[in-house]
Amino acid sequence: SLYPHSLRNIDELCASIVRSHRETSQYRVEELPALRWKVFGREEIQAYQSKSVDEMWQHCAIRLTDAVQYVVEFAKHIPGFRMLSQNDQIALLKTGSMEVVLVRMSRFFNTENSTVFFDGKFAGTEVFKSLACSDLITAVFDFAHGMCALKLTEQQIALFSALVLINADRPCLEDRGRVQRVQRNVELGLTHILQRDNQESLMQKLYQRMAVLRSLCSLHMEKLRWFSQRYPLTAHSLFPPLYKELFA
Ligand SMILES: CNC(=O)[C@@H]1CCCN1C(=O)c1ccc(Cl)c(COc2cccc3c(C(F)(F)F)cc(C)nc23)c1Cl
Repeated sequence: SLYPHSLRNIDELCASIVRSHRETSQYRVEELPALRWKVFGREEIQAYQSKSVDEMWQHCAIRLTDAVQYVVEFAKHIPGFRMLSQNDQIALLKTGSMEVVLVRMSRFFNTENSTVFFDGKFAGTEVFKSLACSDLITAVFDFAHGMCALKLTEQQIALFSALVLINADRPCLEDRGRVQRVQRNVELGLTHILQRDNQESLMQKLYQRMAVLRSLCSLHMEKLRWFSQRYPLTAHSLFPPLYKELFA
């Protein structure tokens, strides 16, 4: 009958998304326990805090662009993503890639001392002072805390990341119907994984996290606009091209 057929598909769908998540994770979560307590010393923090605003923004933009490129690779292996039109693929990545970067970032967050993996060590919010956007950084840290509280497995994070990306409600999609079909399959995959883990109650919490992500990323875009108006040279010449393509 239909069911075993779709189940086999759902299992394959989950397996390919989990594999792609693992293969496109910049850092391996297994390496983290060893790194957890490598925090920046006072002099190193001073060095970050004495950077100029545009220097620190450029420093972060390079890392964020790097992270976004891994998310682009992840997206390409989500079953059905490559069947979408080029424009729809870009539209989904334009709005969703930073959200997936945030979801992935929360895996490298130490809730015990509120530090995040940055430049090879764990950094507290004070390291990002010279960005002159403490509200953004506070929001990024708060989001990471919220994600850690859910104690998601890597498989759940993989399916959740795919669902964050494949969102048929995104603006300016050419073929919303096709994106909806891909999204529904990913939703089935996430539900399947949560049922298997006996954690269906997480679904509601994950949808709430997605709403927080959307508001957080509109704050990002606002900050990005503020920064590129205030430092047009850096934003337009130094930011890596992909960054401009996706966020300009
Ligand atoms: C484990 N580390 C990581 O996951 C991140 C991504 C990969 C590398 N990386 C970091 O080094 C990192 C870790 C934590 C923080 Cl807080 C930052 C700095 O974050 C930002 C500084 C400026 C702008 C940021 C913007 C804005 F506004 F551009 F959209 C948006 C996001 C989300 N983060 C910004 C960075 Cl760049």
